Amino acid sequence: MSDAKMILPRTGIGLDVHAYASEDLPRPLWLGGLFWDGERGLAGHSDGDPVAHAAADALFSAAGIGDLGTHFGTDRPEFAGASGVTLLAEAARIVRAAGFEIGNVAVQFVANRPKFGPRRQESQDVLSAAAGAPVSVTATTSDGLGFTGRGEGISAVATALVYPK
Ligand SMILES: Nc1ccn([C@@H]2O[C@H](COP(=O)(O)O)[C@@H](O)[C@H]2O)c(=O)n1
Ligand SMILES: C[C@@]1(CO)OP(=O)(O)OP(=O)(O)OC[C@H]1O
Repeated sequence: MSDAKMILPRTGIGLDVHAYASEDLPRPLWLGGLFWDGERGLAGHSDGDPVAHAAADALFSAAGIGDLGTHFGTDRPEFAGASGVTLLAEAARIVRAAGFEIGNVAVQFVANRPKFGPRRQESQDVLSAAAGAPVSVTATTSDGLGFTGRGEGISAVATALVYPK
């Protein structure tokens, strides 16, 4: 290695889980930055979008500046009902203000439904615009196993790559 300072990229990880809202207090489903008409919604202080939240958490993790709760705590009334897309855009702004540029974010969620494939591009376009960097989204079931298999909630995991500006 030369004397030149090596600028290393940094990876981050984010995991988010939201339970389905109770039948008594139905909510719309927001997932991957999209509204899913006719699907049962998820509980949460915000819109409960685990894909957008995992992506935001991975960005904070990569930058080493805390997590979702650090920046958007549930004690903050201004984030009640907040859109996951807005939170992701704000997370990207904070990460850039901390001195990083964003390489990419990859998210995978686990759910029996909705069937994601037909709307993947739409979701990726919305989330990439929010992050100002490529966001890819994949989906899987858990083959009927666990809380996602029983249809109790949706989980999402994300990785992010950032590099110093
Ligand atoms: N909510 C989902 C879940 C899965 N997919 C697509 O189906 C493929 C097969 O999923 P398995 O869990 O059965 O392996 C998966 O790779 C996705 O392409 C989906 O679109 N929406
Ligand atoms: C997004 C926030 C804030 O509105 O609330 P929730 O919608 O409950 O989501 P969660 O992923 O549990 O995490 C953290 C909070 O910061």
